[in-house]
Amino acid sequence: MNEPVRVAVTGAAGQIGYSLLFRIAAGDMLGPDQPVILQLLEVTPALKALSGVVMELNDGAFPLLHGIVTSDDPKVAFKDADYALLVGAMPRKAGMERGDLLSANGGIFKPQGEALSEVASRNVKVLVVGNPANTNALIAQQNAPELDPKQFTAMVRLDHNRAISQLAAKTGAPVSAVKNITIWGNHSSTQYPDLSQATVNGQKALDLVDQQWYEEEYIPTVAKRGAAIIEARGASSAASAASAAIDHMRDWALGTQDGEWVSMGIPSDGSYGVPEGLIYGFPVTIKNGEYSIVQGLPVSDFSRQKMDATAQELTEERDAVRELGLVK
Ligand SMILES: NC(=O)C1=CN([C@@H]2O[C@H](COP(=O)(O)OP(=O)(O)OC[C@H]3O[C@@H](n4cnc5c(N)ncnc54)[C@H](O)[C@@H]3O)[C@@H](O)[C@H]2O)C=CC1
Ligand SMILES: O=C([O-])CC(=O)C(=O)O
Repeated sequence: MNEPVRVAVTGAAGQIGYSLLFRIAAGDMLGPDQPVILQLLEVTPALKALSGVVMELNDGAFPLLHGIVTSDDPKVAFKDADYALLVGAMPRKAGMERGDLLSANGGIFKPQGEALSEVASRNVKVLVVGNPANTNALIAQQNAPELDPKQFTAMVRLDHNRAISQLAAKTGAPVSAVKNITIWGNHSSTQYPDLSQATVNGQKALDLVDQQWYEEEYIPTVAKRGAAIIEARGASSAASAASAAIDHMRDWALGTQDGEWVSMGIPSDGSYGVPEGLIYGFPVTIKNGEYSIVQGLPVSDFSRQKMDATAQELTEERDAVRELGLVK
């Protein structure tokens, strides 16, 4: 058994938290040999509700759960954290785009970036889930001068998982047969779920479906799935978002399978002509806790236009938070 690691989760009393914490405690994120100490951050009015969640975590009698800390102070919740899942933010309601949340949520991520920079483990791996996730990750990153910018990532894994599931359903294959889908860009309706390199049971996905379905049904279904969930459930995705957060962190910590990649929102190094510094969804492989962008994939004119459109939206979001003084 390894020494326990510290996992900070913000917004821990919220709906994603309610799914996420139990899966982390069960070992789904870091494996069956890795004990965890949960460090849970909430706003002061939600601490009572959080105390109820803590009671339930204790009642789960999870063997891997070695301790729980709760606080309304980021410097307490992030102290020595090895992993930080920044979930706490205002979710969108029917009729809103995720960008509408920029000013409401931007103010949360600056102090959290500062606190991570000050007190977290020097190797902390940060995942931003709270929307607009890419730009919130940028805000936290830009306010964490003592950490490596690569330590800040945003979640596009839910989109990636949705893209797998939709393709599996269309082709009648199990989800495990689908490989190498990429979500490029923003976790928003401009994202580009790219099937050009995807395979289903080793066959090229685009040989199995027609282009019209791909362009007119598949891409919008994946990109607008969050809104469809809000419409149906009356609340935004929670259990599937928690599951995607587990997948993102598990792969980052434990690595990807040989010959396969996953999608992560990471700081662009200029690869594929994406403006440097934007937190943008890329195909990545992961080894020894380090992610690398999959290089050398062909980019068609169709892909180029989609990849540029979502980069453009992220550039506009960055400009908007710059105006608010949240990033340089
Ligand atoms: N990247 C992705 O794929 C997805 C992102 N989301 C986003 O995740 C976020 C959380 O969603 P839910 O759990 O459904 O919302 P929720 O409203 O149920 O929970 C959010 C929690 O965050 C807390 N919170 C607010 N400000 C905080 C702060 N400064 N520090 C700590 N905690 C704070 C609130 O008190 C609340 O308990 C939303 O922004 C939502 O849009 C949701 C689904 C998918
Ligand atoms: O759509 C929303 O606002 C919640 C979310 O990010 C998603 O389900 O992808």
